[in-house]
Amino acid sequence: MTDRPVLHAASGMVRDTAGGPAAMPALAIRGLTRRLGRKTVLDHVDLDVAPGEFLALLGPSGCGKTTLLRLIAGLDGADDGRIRIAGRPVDHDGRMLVPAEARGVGMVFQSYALWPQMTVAENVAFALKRARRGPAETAARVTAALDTVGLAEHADTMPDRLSGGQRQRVALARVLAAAPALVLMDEPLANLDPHLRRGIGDEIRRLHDATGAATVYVTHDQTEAMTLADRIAVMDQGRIAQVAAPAELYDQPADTATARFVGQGAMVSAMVLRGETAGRVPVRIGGGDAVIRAAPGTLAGPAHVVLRPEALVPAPAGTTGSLPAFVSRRTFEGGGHLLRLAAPWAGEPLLMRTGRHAPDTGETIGVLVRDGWVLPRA
Ligand SMILES: Nc1ncnc2c1ncn2[C@@H]1O[C@H](COP(=O)(O)OP(=O)(O)OP(=O)(O)O)[C@@H](O)[C@H]1O
Repeated sequence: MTDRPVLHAASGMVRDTAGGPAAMPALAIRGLTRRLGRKTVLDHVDLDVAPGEFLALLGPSGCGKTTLLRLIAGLDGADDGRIRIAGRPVDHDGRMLVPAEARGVGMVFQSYALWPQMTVAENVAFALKRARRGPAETAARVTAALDTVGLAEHADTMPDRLSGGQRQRVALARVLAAAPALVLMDEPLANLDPHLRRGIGDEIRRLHDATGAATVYVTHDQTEAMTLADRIAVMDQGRIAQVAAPAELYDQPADTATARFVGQGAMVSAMVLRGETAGRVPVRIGGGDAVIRAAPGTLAGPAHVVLRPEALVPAPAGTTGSLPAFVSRRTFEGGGHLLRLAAPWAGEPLLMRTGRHAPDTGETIGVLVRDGWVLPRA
């Protein structure tokens, strides 16, 4: 057992571990709506972030991620709905109650947002001085923060002398030194070289774990969200489509948009033959029968099924229920191959993972469905 509050994955609301009254979330959003021009950019967004949680906001370009982050930070106000930070109402039914600088929120941007005329140490100290911290405390915090991100020897360097990765570390040190209870990050790895991204990403997660602050991390990169976050909120056209832990999102997407945005695979038409029992249903896909996963209450009838690359296995010749598939492409992936398969029964290209010895492009093979997920909302 843990004392940490847990989040009810489907709703995104905080419950405590005993199922009792909710612990106070670091961030609570209800019915948040923002219209820009004639467009509803955020449409009744509900979201909770638990103290110490790392939540990724994931979605395609233009779905409203940055707008939501700006509202939380206080850089913009909502048209409707409510935001509470650590229980304190900051934006309430169209009124900004607390300005950005008084929200106790730290921000890390894609563009680093450092003051070019200040040294690294001055950049890190800036917010502390504005918060009227004493000189001794400010100096100690700046030194500790720069030490933590490995930039102690660059305290007197100007930002334009630093690499992109080092600049983003300064931005992280600035947040560390201010020690806010809530950290907002807007695509902090987007401007970095691919080889740096993993390292800085790991560092962001390490610092998050060390400080205990809650983090909301905006990205359109599913791998980043999967590797860094405790939970992922998938956004689609101004709405939260699903909030869940990475593995749950991959295994049990709520709808087609989420299934396509997170992970690879195909959406295939199927017939559910009998209602759900113990999380499974018998289905007919193509001419073959399989038993796959389904949400509680799934009924018999036509359905859409998600088949991830792990869901298909090659069928030895003559296996009952084997379905024909044509290998249209074979890609070497280090440990094995990823096959792209064309099959009349599937309606769209399928993917299948194999070992080192894989059928060649142009071969027709037999496959079995050994796993899958019935989409609750097609
Ligand atoms: N000032 C504005 N007036 C009208 N529409 C706007 C304005 N600012 C943003 N939008 C629209 O709001 C939508 C959401 O924008 P937002 O920047 O929040 O998306 P995003 O998910 O962060 O995208 P990206 O990943 O590309 O940054 C977009 O369709 C955008 O065109």
